[in-house]
Amino acid sequence: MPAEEKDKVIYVSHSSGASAEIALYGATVTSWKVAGVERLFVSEQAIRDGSKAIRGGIPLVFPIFGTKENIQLPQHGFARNTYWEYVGLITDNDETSVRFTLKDTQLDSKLRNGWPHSFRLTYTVTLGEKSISTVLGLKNEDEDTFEFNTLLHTYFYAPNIADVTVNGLKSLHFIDKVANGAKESESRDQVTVASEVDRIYCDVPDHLQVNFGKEYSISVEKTGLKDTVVWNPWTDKAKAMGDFGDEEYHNMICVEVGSVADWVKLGGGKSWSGGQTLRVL
Ligand SMILES: O=P(O)(O)OC[C@H]1O[C@@H](O)[C@H](O)[C@@H](O)[C@@H]1O
Repeated sequence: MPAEEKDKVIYVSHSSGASAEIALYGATVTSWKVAGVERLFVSEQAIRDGSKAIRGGIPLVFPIFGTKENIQLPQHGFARNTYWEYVGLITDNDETSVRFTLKDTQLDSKLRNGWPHSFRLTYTVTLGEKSISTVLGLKNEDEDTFEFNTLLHTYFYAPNIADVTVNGLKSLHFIDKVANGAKESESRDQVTVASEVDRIYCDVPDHLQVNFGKEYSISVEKTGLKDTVVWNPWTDKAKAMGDFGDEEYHNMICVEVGSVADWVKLGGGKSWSGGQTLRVL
């Protein structure tokens, strides 16, 4: 799996023809193509100059989800809007991957003061013929325990949102952010989107499937992560976002695996890891 760096983007290709692109800004996966078809959504209005998190692909949410009253960090933390270091190609267990790291010492002082802990994040992206896996590792380099949230904020490209269904969420409890955080339970076998959706499904089984009409499906297999957020801004929120086209909500769905409903506690000197594998079916 060759990889090359150009203008702060890592271009990865697989012998099958599959490809991926990862921006060093946020270690954001901004393209994943299988059989010549783009599977991720990136807004045409996305800002890619490093002044704002990239609107699309797979931004990394860490160490907070949303905003927190007592933590002075931007929405969704700092991982998606900081330049990561490219470590290079890593060969592990007969697989080849590209790896990125982010340490507290790479943060500017404002962000570092907002979350004053010593840590090392490692992000490993592995491209297969029909799959991509993105795995986050974290080492607490402090002596004391710290707590964090994290999320792989995957934006899938959808040929038409009207045809999209998500399987595997039935009977799960969810927090409905559109209804002021009301706690509900999912009654549908297949979740569809026909209005603004912003839900945190809690304690989700590790396997979900997103179907894009008759065209194809993508399985989402997570490890080490408890929850799944489903998000589509729909009409009004789309208009309110400066880096998102007014009509682009027709062509995306975010299905985001993470641990966000509760804090994850990590003891001093300890390591943690969580990730996902997406596979075109
Ligand atoms: O605009 P941002 O900061 O990228 O956030 C996008 C969305 O991210 C989702 O994960 C949240 O559940 C939404 O509430 C939020 O609107």
